[in-house]
Amino acid sequence: MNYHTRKWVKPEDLNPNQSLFGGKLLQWIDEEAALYAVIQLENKKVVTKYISEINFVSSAKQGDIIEIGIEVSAFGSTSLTLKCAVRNKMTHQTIITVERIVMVNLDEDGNPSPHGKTKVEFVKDRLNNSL
Ligand SMILES: CCCCCCCCCCCCCCCC(=O)SCCNC(=O)CCNC(=O)[C@H](O)C(C)(C)COP(=O)(O)OP(=O)(O)OC[C@H]1O[C@@H](n2cnc3c(N)ncnc32)[C@H](O)[C@@H]1OP(=O)(O)O
Repeated sequence: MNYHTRKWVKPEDLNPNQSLFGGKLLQWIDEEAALYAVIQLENKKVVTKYISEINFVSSAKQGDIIEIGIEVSAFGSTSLTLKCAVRNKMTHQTIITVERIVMVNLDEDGNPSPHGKTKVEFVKDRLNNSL
């Protein structure tokens, strides 16, 4: 699992229990998964198709730094299946896990389109290969 993104839990991110609002966390996860898929599939037209069971393991509070991890579970024909975990940056305590997030690659008309990818690629390698 690679943890790419850090977030700082601010007052506006809290629920009435003064812990991190679950909906805010899911928004951050969806955005992270979409960005990851856009970069991997090299296509800006990617949508979230399916999010599996979500396990809120522990909570975060104001001032906590959290980090969002994503890894690829599977490359499909038009889809990319991701796994996600969010943890406290300082303690590494798990906050949430999402087993499966299915992102679908779309064509210009918004229909599923084969992405042709089979393995994780790194931008630095793409740049080196294009030299
Ligand atoms: C200039 C601008 C710069 C911007 C540059 C930066 C961008 C930075 C992004 C920021 C953030 C963006 C935000 C995006 C993230 C949202 O929020 S997207 C919004 C929410 N999602 C939607 O609106 C999607 C609505 N659903 C749909 O439109 C249609 O269901 C879809 C996605 C087109 C798929 O249609 P479908 O008929 O189900 O298609 P189908 O061919 O049957 O299946 C397609 C694939 O999905 C899989 N699948 C279908 N159903 C399921 C299921 N229930 N479970 C698992 N897999 C399934 C299939 O197995 C298939 O995969 P492959 O076998 O081909 O690999």
